[in-house]
Amino acid sequence: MDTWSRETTVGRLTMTLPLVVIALAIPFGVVIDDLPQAVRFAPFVVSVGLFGLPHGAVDHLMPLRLGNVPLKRSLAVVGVVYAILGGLYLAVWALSPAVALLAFLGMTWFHWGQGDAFALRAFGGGDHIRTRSDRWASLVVRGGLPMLVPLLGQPEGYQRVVNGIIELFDPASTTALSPLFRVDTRLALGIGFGVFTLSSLLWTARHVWKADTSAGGLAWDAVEIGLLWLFFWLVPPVFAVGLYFAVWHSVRHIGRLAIVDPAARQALDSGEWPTALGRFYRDAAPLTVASLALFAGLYVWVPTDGSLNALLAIYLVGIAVLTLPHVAVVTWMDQVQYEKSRITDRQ
Ligand SMILES: CC1=C(/C=C/C(C)=C/C=C/C(C)=C/C=O)C(C)(C)CCC1
Ligand SMILES: [Fe+2]
Repeated sequence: MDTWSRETTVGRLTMTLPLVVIALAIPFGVVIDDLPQAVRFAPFVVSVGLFGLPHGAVDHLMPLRLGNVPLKRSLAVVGVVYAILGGLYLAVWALSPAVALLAFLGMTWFHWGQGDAFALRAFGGGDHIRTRSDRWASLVVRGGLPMLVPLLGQPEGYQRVVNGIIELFDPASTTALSPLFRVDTRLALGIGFGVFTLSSLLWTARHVWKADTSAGGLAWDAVEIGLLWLFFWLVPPVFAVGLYFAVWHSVRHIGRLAIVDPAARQALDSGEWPTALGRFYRDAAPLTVASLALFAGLYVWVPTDGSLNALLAIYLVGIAVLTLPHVAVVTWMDQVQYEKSRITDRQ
């Protein structure tokens, strides 16, 4: 696997930048409840063009760049995967929104976890994450931070978003998920996840104790985890999850895309990050626009009251439908890229 240290341009852009933004947002986020709703929704609005939505809009080029598949086949294969998985999932939303919502939370947990576990390894000096079990432990912790911690610290805001999405399709179904927000459920989940977070750090720390690796990557991992716990606990969920999506998950995935684009990699290695970003946007523009057309279609199909809450709910359903096939593509990327890294691990 190609790796970059945190001192390189790629390392700074993918690891340090998200960390600094999230750290600075904690004090701001704590007082944001008193600010207008538009401010709390701003990160999600920004994510339409800045990193968020575009980060998945280059999936159609992955078989070409990572598997040496010809362009036409690459487009066709990814197009079919998107049409089948996205179409089926859209049907689940219409038939049983509570099930679809739970699946969305679980899928995002997995996907944001897999993204961060990869970034730690490739850009974060995380050579304490080397075996399959290390990777799974890291995935569960990293995905649980944005999906579970807001539920523990800010259940009302969380429930408002969840209900808003379900109500688009069937207002009566919201009660199906109410046990999730009970205090005893949250307490059990919180204790479980707290214990898991600490155990996973201890588990991966064994590589450092055995002196297989330096402590730098582990320390960085632990600092990020601590900061994200604080961030998601304290900051209102719509703002927190939106900001994380735009400047953390998506930025790290875009860095990962540069690994498989030799021209972007070269530009980044010589510090020319605007060139690399330009290439990314050129690749991502057509399908970002197509995604917006899909969202517009959803808006026409599903009746809403036109409020900001309803628009966010539509946007999230649209993202959900696109995320299932996106996860399929990224899981395939994991397989190919980790397979390559196993060869280097043995050396
Ligand atoms: C906004 C929001 C939520 C869900 C957001 C999700 C699930 C976003 C998924 C985005 C994806 C998968 C992007 C692609 O990578 C919660 C947690 C229900 C609670 C409160 C606010
Ligand atoms: Fe993603």
